[in-house]
Amino acid sequence: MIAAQSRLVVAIDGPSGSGKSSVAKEAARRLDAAYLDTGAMYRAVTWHCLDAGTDLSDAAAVAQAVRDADLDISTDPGTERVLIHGTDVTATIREQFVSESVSAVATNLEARAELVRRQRELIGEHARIVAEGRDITTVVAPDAQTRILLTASEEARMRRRGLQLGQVDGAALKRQVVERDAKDSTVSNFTTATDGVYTLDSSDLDFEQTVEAVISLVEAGSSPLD
Ligand SMILES: Nc1ncnc2c1ncn2[C@@H]1O[C@H](COP(=O)(O)OP(=O)(O)O)[C@@H](O)[C@H]1O
Ligand SMILES: Nc1ccn([C@H]2C[C@H](O)[C@@H](COP(=O)(O)OP(=O)(O)O)O2)c(=O)n1
Repeated sequence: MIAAQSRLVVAIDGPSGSGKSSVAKEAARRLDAAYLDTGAMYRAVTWHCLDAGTDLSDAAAVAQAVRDADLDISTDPGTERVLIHGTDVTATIREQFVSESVSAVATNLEARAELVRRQRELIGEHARIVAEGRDITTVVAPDAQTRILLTASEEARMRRRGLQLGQVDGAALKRQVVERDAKDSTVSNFTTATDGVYTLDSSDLDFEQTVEAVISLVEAGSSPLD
């Protein structure tokens, strides 16, 4: 068992639909830890740019809008809440218009630098935290005790996302999963595990088995090199 008081940072990366958010959130609950959804931060600042009428092809304007964004995200795994300048955007940032624009912001290197800085700050505020995204194991928290690359086959990821979203046509689903990953891959490596990162393939695991596998990795120790 893990002592409830010890310092713990768990970093989880992976492609769209691999199960990062749902699995990391449940693992955080069971580990009595905070939870940071960094994808929600990228989504929130994207909403902010769209709301402010920022031209997403203007890299300098996007970077400035991100630096100016007053972003407040809950790190309680039991409370999903994201505020931008006091506006609750928790549900809106999951909508298709945000999903289809988010890579334009996530591939902006200055915007990334700003969000990485804020993510490190949030992680530092908690004694125990599970953080998930695309660059947590490599850039945001490479010193985390447990680093996991959560993968699943493209087929499994498309199926899961389709079930989650309900009525979405095949082309839109492909844009949201495969094409978005291709764009996001240009700035982060979330397809191959770097040294010290466990690869957990969830293609043939159900949700509960995947959560249990994450908890086992955390309990087993710090890195596959130990
Ligand atoms: N191992 C799994 N087996 C089956 N479904 C899963 C599994 N892991 C997650 N899911 C489901 O797949 C969907 C996508 O998961 P999500 O956590 O949103 O992925 P990501 O954050 O990587 O995009 C959710 O509905 C989730 O409940
Ligand atoms: N650490 C992160 C987290 C997310 N992103 C990008 C990649 C995605 O296109 C968006 C949204 O991430 P999110 O995890 O919500 O994506 P999913 O829809 O769950 O696949 O942000 C990133 O570049 N770096």
